[in-house]
Amino acid sequence: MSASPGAPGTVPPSPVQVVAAVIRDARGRILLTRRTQGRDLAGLWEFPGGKIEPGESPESALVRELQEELGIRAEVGAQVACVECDNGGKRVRLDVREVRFEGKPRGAEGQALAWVPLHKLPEYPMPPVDRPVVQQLLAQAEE
Ligand SMILES: Nc1nc2c([nH]c(=O)n2[C@H]2C[C@H](O)[C@@H](COP(=O)(O)OP(=O)(O)OP(=O)(O)O)O2)c(=O)[nH]1
Repeated sequence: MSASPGAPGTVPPSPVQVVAAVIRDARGRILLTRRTQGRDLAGLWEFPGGKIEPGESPESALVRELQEELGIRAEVGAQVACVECDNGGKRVRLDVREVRFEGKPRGAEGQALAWVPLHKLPEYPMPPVDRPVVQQLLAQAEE
C-alpha cells in the first residue's frame, strides 16, 4: 500500500526528558557539575539534574537527582527555561528550574563542581541545549 499524500514518513523519536537545576549560593554564583568520563557528553559542564523516569513528575525527578548527585534536599521553584534540541545526535528536552536547597552540595558521584559567577557561565563548555538557558539567565539578570 502506498502512503497517502501528506502522510508523515518517519515519526521522529520522542526526546529524552531531562530536568535540571539553577542552584545559587549566597553570592549569586550558579552551581555547575562536570560530566564524568564514560558517559555521553563527558567532560562538559551542566546544570545538575538528570532524566525523568517514567511516571515521575519533573519536580520529583529533580528532588531525587539532586539528592543522589549532590546529597542536598531540594525545593523546586519556577521554570527558567524549557528547551528542546538536537544535542550531539540525541534529541533532548531540557526543563530548567530554580531550586532552593538545604545541605552542602558535594560530588556524590565523583563529579567536579564549580560555583560560577553568572557572567562567566559562557566560558564553560556545555552541551548545545544549555546555550539558550545560559542566554536566558544572562537576560534575566539585566531586567
Ligand atoms: N543534568 C543535565 N543533563 C543535561 C544537561 N544538558 C544536557 O544536554 N544534558 C543531557 C546529558 C544527558 O544526555 C541527559 C541527562 O542524562 P543523565 O545521563 O545525566 O541522566 P541520569 O542522571 O538520569 O543518568 P543515567 O542513570 O541514565 O546515567 O541530558 C544539563 O544541563 N543538565
